[in-house]
Amino acid sequence: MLYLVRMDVKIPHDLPADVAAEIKAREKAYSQQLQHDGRWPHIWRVVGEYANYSVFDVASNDELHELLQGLPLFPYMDIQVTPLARHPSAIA
Ligand SMILES: O=C(O)C[C@H]1C=CC(=O)O1
Repeated sequence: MLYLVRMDVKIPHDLPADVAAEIKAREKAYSQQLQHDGRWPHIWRVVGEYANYSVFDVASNDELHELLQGLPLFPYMDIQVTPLARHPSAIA
């Protein structure tokens, strides 16, 4: 199942820079692991915003929820999820 996910990152200004850097490093490793295993096939920066649009390819709502909850930046993000269905005009 495919899901379009928008993540808006809102790190509090009073979070110490070294703590924020450590969380971002863990986030990058977590994200790249999921990209390598195929469950996070797309991640795109939203131009001019600390936000991304991503596509996840997972088996269920529950699996997606687990993955999103595991994001090190999860406490500092607003997340919107849009489930995707095949378009009848799609050729691929
Ligand atoms: O920078 C972001 O958009 C937030 C987050 C999502 C993956 C990642 O490495 O960072």
